[in-house]
Amino acid sequence: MNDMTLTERALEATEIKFAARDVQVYYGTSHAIKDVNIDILDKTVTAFIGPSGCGKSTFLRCLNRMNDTIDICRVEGDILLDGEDIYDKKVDPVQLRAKVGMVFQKPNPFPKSIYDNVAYGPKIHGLTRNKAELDEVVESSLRKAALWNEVKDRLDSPGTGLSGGQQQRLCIARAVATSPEVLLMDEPCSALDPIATAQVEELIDELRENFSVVIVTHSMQQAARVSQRTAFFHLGNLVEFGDTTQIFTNPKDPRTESYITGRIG
Ligand SMILES: Nc1ncnc2c1ncn2[C@@H]1O[C@H](COP(=O)(O)OP(=O)(O)OP(=O)(O)O)[C@@H](O)[C@H]1O
Repeated sequence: MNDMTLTERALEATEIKFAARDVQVYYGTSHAIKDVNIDILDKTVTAFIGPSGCGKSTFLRCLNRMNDTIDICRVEGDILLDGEDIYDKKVDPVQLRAKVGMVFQKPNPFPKSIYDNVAYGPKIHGLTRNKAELDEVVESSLRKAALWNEVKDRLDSPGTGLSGGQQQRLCIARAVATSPEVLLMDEPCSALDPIATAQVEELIDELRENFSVVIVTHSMQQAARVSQRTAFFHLGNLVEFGDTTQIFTNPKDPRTESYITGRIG
C-alpha cells in the first residue's frame, strides 16, 4: 500500500452526512464534550484524534446513540443524519444502529458460526426474503470485508476460531451486512498486528467508496494514512477540523501543533 495514494487522493465528496450542532455530553456533572459543531461528509474517512480522555469515543458514540446505554450520560444539542434529528423521539435506536454501524476496539464476534455472525443483522431487520438472498448478502459482505476467500470453505466454523485480524474483518462484514450508510470505528486496529492493521486500513479506504467512515485512532500515522478529514479533540473541545493534509502539515491551532509534534498527549 502506498501511503501517498491514500492521503493525496482528492477529497471529492461534498455531501454532508452528519451535522452536529452545539453538542454537549455530560457524565453526571462531568462535562465531557463541550459545544461541538462538525459536518461529517459522505464517502469520506474522517479521523478523530487527540490525547487520551479528550472525548473522541464519547463523541463517536453520540453518532449512533450508543451513549443511550450509559445511565449517567446525557447528550444535548442537535445531531442530524441526512437532515433528520437522530435524537428525535420517533427514532428507534436499533434501526439507527443498522444505518450507522459500529466496529469496536477488540474484535467481538458472536459465539456463532462465521455465516451466522454476518447473517444476524439482515435476519433481525428482515432485510432478506429467503435463504438464497441471505446467502448472497453474507457472501457480498464477506467480500466487502476482504475475508471471503479465506473463509468461504468454512462458513459453519465458529467466528471466534479466526485469527484476530480475521475476526476484526468478520466484525466489519457483520457491520456492512445491514447496508449501513455510516461506519463508526473505535480504534479498530489496536488489537491487531501490523499485517492485519495494513489489511484493515486498505479495507477502510475501499469502504469509503460506499460509506461515510468515522475512525477514532491513537495513531497519527494511521489517521494520516487512511483519512481525508481529521478532527483534533482536546479536553472535550473540538479544537481543529480540516483536511488531513492541512492538519498534519499546517495546523492552525497551537494545541494541534503540540499534539502532532508529540508535545502533548
Ligand atoms: N462511562 C463513563 N462514565 C463516566 N465517565 C466517562 C465514561 N466514559 C468516558 N468518561 C469520561 O469522559 C471523558 C472522555 O472519555 P472518552 O473515553 O470519550 O475519551 P477518549 O478520547 O476516547 O479516550 P481514550 O483515547 O483514552 O479512549 C473522560 O474524562 C472519561 O473519563
